[in-house]
Amino acid sequence: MPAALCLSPGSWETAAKDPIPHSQPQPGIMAATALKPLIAVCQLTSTPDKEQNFASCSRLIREAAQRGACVVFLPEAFDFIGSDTQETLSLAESLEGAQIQRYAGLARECQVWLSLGGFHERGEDWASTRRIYNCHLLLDPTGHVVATYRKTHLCDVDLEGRVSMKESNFTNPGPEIVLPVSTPAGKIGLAICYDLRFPEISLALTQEGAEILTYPSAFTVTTGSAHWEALLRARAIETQCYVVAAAQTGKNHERRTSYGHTMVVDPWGCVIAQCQEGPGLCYAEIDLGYLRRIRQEMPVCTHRRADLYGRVTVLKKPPPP
Ligand SMILES: O=C(O)CNC(=O)[C@H](CS)NC(=O)CCC(=O)C(=O)O
Repeated sequence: MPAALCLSPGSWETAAKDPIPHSQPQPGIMAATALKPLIAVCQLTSTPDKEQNFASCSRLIREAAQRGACVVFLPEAFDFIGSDTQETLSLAESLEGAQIQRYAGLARECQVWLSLGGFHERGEDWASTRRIYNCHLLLDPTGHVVATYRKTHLCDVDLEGRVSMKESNFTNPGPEIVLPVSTPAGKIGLAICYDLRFPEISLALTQEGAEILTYPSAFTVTTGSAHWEALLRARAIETQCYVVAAAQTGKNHERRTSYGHTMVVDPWGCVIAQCQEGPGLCYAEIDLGYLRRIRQEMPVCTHRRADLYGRVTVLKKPPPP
């Protein structure tokens, strides 16, 4: 069950009692009964065991689809969390590999959109770099990959005696921000985990039309307990977007524990759904009418002083020569 931690007028209702037949959209009926699209956000404890992780993910995706969710969000490293760099590199696959094929099959079978937030991808430069990309994929209900965003801010952090991460040791930084994608729940902007600390990317995506920002994550317990909720709520308040953050939770291997607290924040900054500890799901309804009302009543985006500090936008890189 979703936990409604804070009520915001008109935005929250307990998840749909009757599943929405989203596989056959019926706009007339949707409008008449004012059903809002339902999303499902998954919390996982990925381990180095890819088969087991896939079994956990597919169970949650099927459950979400049965409940009527139209988009299902998985956290960073939904495919696996390796116990060391060597293992991570050896378990990584290309987007053409068996893993993504299986998820495409699931999207088709369940007729849902899938946000696969943080796939360990062997990119086209694998042979020369021997480094992977941290790739967030969006699949439509035909199993087609409609967007790929490769994590642009890599987590190289060393908090003495507590946290030591050097993602750039085994990961290439992504080359670009990706334009938001229209889905039945709204326009989704893609980011990953540590990107959450950089408001520029959330502003750039919002300026390009995003209504839902996604931060699939695997936060550490130390940084998560200090920063996670504050950062997610700040991004939602600043951008007046829904913020969806699927997370890793619990013990991933001997030396790794993740913070959890998968949550959905509405554009007013209220936490409208959150997972408890352990693997599971939470659900939220997306109310774009509510989002528009907030943006109309408090039009922060028209109050920007670009003349004082410039404007962030999604820069389109020229194709390589
Ligand atoms: O490498 C994998 O397999 C999965 N990826 C991760 O765990 C990533 C990179 S090491 N973790 C983070 O970005 C944590 C960020 C964080 O905790 C913070 O910003 O405070």
